[in-house]
Amino acid sequence: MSVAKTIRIVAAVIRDGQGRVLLVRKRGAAVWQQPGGKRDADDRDDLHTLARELHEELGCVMQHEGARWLGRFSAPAANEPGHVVEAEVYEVTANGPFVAQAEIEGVCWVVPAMLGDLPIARLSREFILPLLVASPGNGS
Ligand SMILES: Nc1nc2c([nH]c(=O)n2[C@H]2C[C@H](O)[C@@H](COP(=O)(O)OP(=O)(O)OP(=O)(O)O)O2)c(=O)[nH]1
Repeated sequence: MSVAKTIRIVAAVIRDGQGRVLLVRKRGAAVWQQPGGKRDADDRDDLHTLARELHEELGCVMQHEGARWLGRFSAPAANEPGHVVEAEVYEVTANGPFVAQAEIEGVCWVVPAMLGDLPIARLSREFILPLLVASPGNGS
């Protein structure tokens, strides 16, 4: 019997004034996902992990103030077969511009209610983005 290994990450929801949500695609990956990633040993807390990852991936500066925990969600991991990803998800604001850095191949903004057939990781498609349809952001 094989037991799925768990990858723990912290992930971000960043929305613009029209309620669109920022997704990233990692180099070599087929699917879009929330920006974020695994904790480092010297990260102080989830928001520290998130600020570090957002800066590494997008070159932006996250604001710790106003960060809102949306929940903990799990799904099969997008880029690691046989693994489950478990994410602490926070809605945050960040000062752009949002520019794909080394490990990121693409950045896009999606409307949670209109995803069409864009390839999106299951964690985002099945849990995070539906939650945002149900609770539109301040600016929308
Ligand atoms: N960051 C992130 N990872 C996700 C999401 N959905 C999802 O299945 N994953 C998967 C992709 C990978 O299989 C796994 C770890 O994510 P990661 O590769 O972003 O983590 P990381 O930057 O810290 O990792 P590393 O490559 O630097 O070791 O979680 C998501 O929305 N955001």
